[in-house]
Amino acid sequence: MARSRCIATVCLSGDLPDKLEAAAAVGFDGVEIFENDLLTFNGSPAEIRRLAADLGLSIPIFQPFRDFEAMPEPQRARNLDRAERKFDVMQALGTDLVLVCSNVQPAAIDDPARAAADLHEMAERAHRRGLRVGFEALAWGRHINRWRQAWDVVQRADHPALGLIVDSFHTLSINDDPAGIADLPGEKIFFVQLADAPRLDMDVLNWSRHFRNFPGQGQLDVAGFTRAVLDSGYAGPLSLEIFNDEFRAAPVRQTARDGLRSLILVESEARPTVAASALPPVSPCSGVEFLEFAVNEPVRGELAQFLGTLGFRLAGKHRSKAVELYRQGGVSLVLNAEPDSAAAGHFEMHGASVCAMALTVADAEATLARADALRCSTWYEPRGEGERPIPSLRAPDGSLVCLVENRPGERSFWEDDFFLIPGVDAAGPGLLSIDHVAQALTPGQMDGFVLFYRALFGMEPEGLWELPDPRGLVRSRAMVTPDRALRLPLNVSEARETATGRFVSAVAGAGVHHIAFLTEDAAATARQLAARGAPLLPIPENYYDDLEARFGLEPTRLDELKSLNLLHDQDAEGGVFTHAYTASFADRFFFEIVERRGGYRQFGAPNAGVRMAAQARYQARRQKV
Ligand SMILES: O=C(O)c1ccc(O)c(O)c1
Ligand SMILES: [Mg+2]
Repeated sequence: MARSRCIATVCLSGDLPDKLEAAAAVGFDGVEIFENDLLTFNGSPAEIRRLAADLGLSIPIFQPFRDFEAMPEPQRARNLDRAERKFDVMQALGTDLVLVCSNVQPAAIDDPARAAADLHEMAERAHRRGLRVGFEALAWGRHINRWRQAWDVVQRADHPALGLIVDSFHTLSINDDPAGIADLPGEKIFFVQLADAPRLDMDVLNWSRHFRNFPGQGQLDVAGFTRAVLDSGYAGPLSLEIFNDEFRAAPVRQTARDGLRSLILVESEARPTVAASALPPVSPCSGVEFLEFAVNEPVRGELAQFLGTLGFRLAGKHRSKAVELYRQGGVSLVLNAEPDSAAAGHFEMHGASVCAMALTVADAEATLARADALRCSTWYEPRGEGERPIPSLRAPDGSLVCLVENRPGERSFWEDDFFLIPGVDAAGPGLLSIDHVAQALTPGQMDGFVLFYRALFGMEPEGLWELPDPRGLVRSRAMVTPDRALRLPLNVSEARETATGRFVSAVAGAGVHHIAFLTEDAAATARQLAARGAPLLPIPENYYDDLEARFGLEPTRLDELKSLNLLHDQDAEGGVFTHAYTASFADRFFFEIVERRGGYRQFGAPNAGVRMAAQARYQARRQKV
């Protein structure tokens, strides 16, 4: 039988019934009942037991029971009475296991023998009622804060109804080594909790209470931890236990679905060769095949005109739909005005915006199988006679990620689906390919997107940038494939008036915020775009004074950058980045041209503040006229 997958109610927003319904709806097997969720629920534990049973959910554990072991009298006796009361609750809930987390009280006695004696007594009382006790070391426990110390106490207590509980966060957050867990007798591990987190330089309690996230969303080696646990022979559930301020505010089903996806992913990373946990492999992705814009007829004309100033030309018309292809170099942009299509639905909801991103993958079927295993929903657009099916996945915001296989030498899907206009690729201002596609997300969506791109396409998150917009902070994290063929910066802002905040309110949700095109020579390209009337974003003088001060650029080069509104960045290894931005289309998305020299890998984050200030000015001026 497959291993049971569980989630602690503390991970999810809403009241206790909301949490149980969401956990069941997305496919969890069981829920850890977090005591606070029960205390605030206006109904009996027996009702929760019934609700869970009706939903097909088990309740493997009730938690936490705090500050128990090694207390002086009279607290010791009082704690044992308190335990009996909680055993009553557990029996009403129909669960047989309670989590005792290590004592944080200053009054706790630093004596493992006393801790063992107390836990023995509690386990004996539990045992008489057919219940069990699991002991977990909190990373900030007063005297017991490592799994090995908790294990030492469990061994000393030596009671069949007492076992160890391990939690990846408590071990990995303090850089403790989980490897030894593999050598424990698996049946003495009573429960396993998994959580990831971004690496943050702060006290571990606040880090744990506010910033945990699902495995694969942070920077801890949760897969390595899980491997050690499974190597012990542990056969119980794997359960998510996340304390996260954003999760507490997020739509509950979305969080639950991300949680299940993370658990499936981490199991497969821990045990890639075990059939029960293996996933179809990631199919390599070699880049963006095309981007599709949802438009209506008037917007199509305006956007086509805008793209024309960037040197894009009409390169094809769809055989059966109101869909046009615009091309330059290796860049394909599709404008979809077909009524009764996914694009039309997207346009109704979001207005002019990117409704689909098509990725070139080696094996679309394998990607679909992986998506299915990771509980991603899929979509096939209705198609005409002889047209090729393009399978698609739904990203966490509901937009489509289409999967295209392009095998050299074989007929491309463009030829199948479009009347192509020959000779368009030849001339132009030099845009070669899509360098990156940046998305603006609503607050709380970052972790879900990171997990989606990691799980489906094997992309890894890069470092977090905090970018200063004149109206607030924008946080940015790029997802990249290992070979960097696909780069997707993700931006999020709590502030409504930042470039990111304005985007998500204008478009009513997440979406593609800008598209960067690669050129061999940004100056030559910018010159041609200016000549075509492309609305390049003006950059202030002060920026160039500072560039000169920082990098000591040649005066002729500096003048060239200044005259073309080009931005400059360089890295410590001598890589150079030259880029420019357009104003946005209808206050929505915008374009960037980029030139990378000498292995420059980043996205010019030091210039983002200048860009966002220029956009804010540009927008303010438009509002005045
Ligand atoms: O933050 C806490 O107090 C807490 C409680 C119970 C747990 O299992 C845990 O990992 C942390
Ligand atoms: Mg825990």
